[in-house]
Amino acid sequence: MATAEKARVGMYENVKNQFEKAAAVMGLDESVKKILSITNNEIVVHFPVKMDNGKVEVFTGYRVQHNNALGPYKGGLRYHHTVDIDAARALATWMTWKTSLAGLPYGGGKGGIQIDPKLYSQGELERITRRFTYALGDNIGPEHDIPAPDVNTNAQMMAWIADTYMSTKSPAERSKNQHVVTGKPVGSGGLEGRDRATGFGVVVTLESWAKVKGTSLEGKKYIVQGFGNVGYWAAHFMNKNGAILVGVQDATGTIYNPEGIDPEALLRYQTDNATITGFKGTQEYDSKSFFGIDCDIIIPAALGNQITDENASDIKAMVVAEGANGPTDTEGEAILIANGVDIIPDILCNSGGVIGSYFEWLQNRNGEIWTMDDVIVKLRKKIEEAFGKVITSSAQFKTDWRTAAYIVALTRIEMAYKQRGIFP
Ligand SMILES: NC(=O)C1=CN([C@@H]2O[C@H](COP(=O)(O)OP(=O)(O)OC[C@H]3O[C@@H](n4cnc5c(N)ncnc54)[C@H](O)[C@@H]3O)[C@@H](O)[C@H]2O)C=CC1
Ligand SMILES: O=C(O)CCC(=O)C(=O)O
Repeated sequence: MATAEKARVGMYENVKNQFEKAAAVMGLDESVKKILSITNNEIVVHFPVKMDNGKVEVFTGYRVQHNNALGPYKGGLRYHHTVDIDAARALATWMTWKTSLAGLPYGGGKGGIQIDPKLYSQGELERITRRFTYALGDNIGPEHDIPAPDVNTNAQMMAWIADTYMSTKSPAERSKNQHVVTGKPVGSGGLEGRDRATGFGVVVTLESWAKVKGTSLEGKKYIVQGFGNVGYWAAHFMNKNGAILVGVQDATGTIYNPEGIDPEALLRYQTDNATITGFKGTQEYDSKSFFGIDCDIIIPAALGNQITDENASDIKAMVVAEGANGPTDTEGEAILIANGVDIIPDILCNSGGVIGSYFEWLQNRNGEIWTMDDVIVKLRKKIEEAFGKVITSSAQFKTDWRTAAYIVALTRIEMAYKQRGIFP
């Protein structure tokens, strides 16, 4: 498992490298390039919270708003000790490209708190989340900047955010603000299927990849890094396609079974034991050699900067499907491309989450209740459309899929700036 330090260092550098490359290949307008090279707003808040022992701790929270040319800022909140301004900038910028590529009326934002949530009780996490929301104030808002879940945040926390934000509004305005956050529990404005949207989307992109390659996912061996929201649901849908999970790595360890690991049984084991290690039928595996496991497909679904020049050349898989944001750094990517390994880039591969969030936002805004079937059908359609655009762009510009995806995203933003006049 890559170190937490590796997971953070240079994430923003990677985004800039990717952006520069795409801007050069497509010939992005220089003024638009200047605008997109910086973040619009960077909000850093320090806020006190009373702990269970009666003492006060002060926390640091971030919300970076990269760009809103296409609509309100949109993106998750991460609770992790690697959260800092560099990580928030990188993740916010990726959101701008992701929402544009998916054809959504959103820009990009991201944030979180520099914290290890395992060290806090549920009551403390609730107070931390509520105080963070209060500290952000109207820097977030249903038509301005809409957070969602990310690493170590979940539907419960989104409900606390909605409740806290709505409570700051007048009684008549409260219910108009439910879509200040997405990824809420079903029953509190949440969308059926938002829980699985990202993992499902990862697998839809892999199905599309398989079609392009004239193959199928049936019988393909795969490994997953991260067995949280994205990793588990991706494994769930991979197995429905007849693929075989042979390795899993998370923050607690690395397990391997060449005969196959049942994701449903592993989830139950993890829920009961708070670890994946020791799961029946599996052996512990050297964490540093994880990506070198003999398999066809790798799904990184944890942190950034996991596939680097230290391990990329060990990879035997045909394709890396980036469930995580920024799992492959610039050097790692160059090695994969040289070795003929396909990469389904994060801004396409994991876009099912924000597309699901968009559906939830529409549901709240329009006072509708969508069904699971509505969600799954519409999600698949949007992801397949985006995948098709990336393939077309890759052929047109004779470039790799990540650069091609950036070109689709940047073209849409460039057009919006040109239509409205770059400098009004
Ligand atoms: N939740 C969502 O809807 C979306 C999430 N993503 C991205 O997917 C990735 C995973 O997010 P979630 O599943 O939501 O988070 P999560 O908190 O549910 O799961 C994170 C997983 O990563 C593992 N992990 C943490 N540190 C690790 C390390 N050093 N080595 C190996 N594994 C480690 C954890 O043990 C856990 O299994 C992140 O990069 C996130 O930004 C992207 C799009 C949407
Ligand atoms: O659902 C959302 O709004 C954003 C999810 C997210 O943080 C991401 O796509 O990286």
